[in-house]
Amino acid sequence: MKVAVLGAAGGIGQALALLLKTQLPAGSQLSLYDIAPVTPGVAVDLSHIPTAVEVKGFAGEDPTPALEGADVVLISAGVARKPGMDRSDLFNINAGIVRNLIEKVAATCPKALVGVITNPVNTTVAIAAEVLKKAGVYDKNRLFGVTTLDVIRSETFVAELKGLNVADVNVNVIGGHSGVTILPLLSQIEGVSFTDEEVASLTTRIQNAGTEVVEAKAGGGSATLSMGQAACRFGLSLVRGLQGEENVVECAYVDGGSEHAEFFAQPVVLGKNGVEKVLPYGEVSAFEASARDSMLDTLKGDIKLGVEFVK
Ligand SMILES: NC(=O)c1ccc[n+]([C@@H]2O[C@H](COP(=O)([O-])OP(=O)(O)OC[C@H]3O[C@@H](n4cnc5c(N)ncnc54)[C@H](O)[C@@H]3O)[C@@H](O)[C@H]2O)c1
Ligand SMILES: O=C(O)C[C@H](O)C(=O)O
Repeated sequence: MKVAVLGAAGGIGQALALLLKTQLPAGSQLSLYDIAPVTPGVAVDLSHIPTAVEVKGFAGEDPTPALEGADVVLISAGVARKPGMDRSDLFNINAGIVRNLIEKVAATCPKALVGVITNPVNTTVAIAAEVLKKAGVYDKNRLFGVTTLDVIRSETFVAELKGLNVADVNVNVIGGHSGVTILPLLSQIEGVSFTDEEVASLTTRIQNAGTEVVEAKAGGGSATLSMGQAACRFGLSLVRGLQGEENVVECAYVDGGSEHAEFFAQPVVLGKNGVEKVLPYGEVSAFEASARDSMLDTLKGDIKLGVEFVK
């Protein structure tokens, strides 16, 4: 199994690479790429950790050598937010970065499962899809916007609020990955009840959790360590699905035939070809139904921006 990380010298990339080096199945290859010249050094550094995962690092303008034979590609290349910025403010720089990297994916490893972390995810995934379509290699089951950070945040915050063991808390988060498009389905959590005030404040906290980190880092970037963990969880789930494990379920932002939007985050079963099945997200409360319906204009606008960028 070969996993490539693009943006591997960055805050997320290095945390993710460390976790993958220690958690990928024995015999895997980890391929690290970034424009930063330090990247081969990051790989040498990681290669001294005694696990049966081979690490190689590549720097420079062309990611092709890092992508050859990749089964999974995780993309965190791009710029991160500073206080006062919205994720959509990253579009001008990150749209072109994602487009260029996906062109190389299309040419080099078109069958790879691709997880896009780079913001604004609602838009960069649409860009990736259009580039893959243009290249004639689009398979909607192989492209994912990584929204796992919203899931692990929801699980953490719910466990803290209710005094639960976080390992027992599972939360589906649907929609997209920014502001009001992030919708945790708190009403579905088994054995937990919330007051209306708790639902409103917890939902807002989960939607603004990225900003919470951006402000706390005071100009030093956005979430990197929690995102490294989230991306590792998602990447390992892709690998487990590819290896034929059954019932691997994650929420992800996919082109899954949603009635709501062309791309929509919801639970999916992962398998040997990526998305094996898109699962219904189940019953929602009146609060959640209203939040879902009122996010759709924003989400569809974000998607349209990505489609138009490539066309
Ligand atoms: N999906 C999510 O939940 C989520 C969570 C956190 C951050 N993010 C996003 O992830 C992205 C990366 O965040 P970070 O904190 O790691 O940023 P960072 O600045 O620490 O790292 C980004 C890396 O990308 C590299 N890079 C830039 N252009 C490149 C290119 N063309 N090819 C290869 N590498 C390139 C840079 O050299 C740098 O090492 C940001 O867009 C951020 O908003 C997404
Ligand atoms: O908030 C950001 O800009 C980064 C990321 O999307 C997050 O949710 O932490």
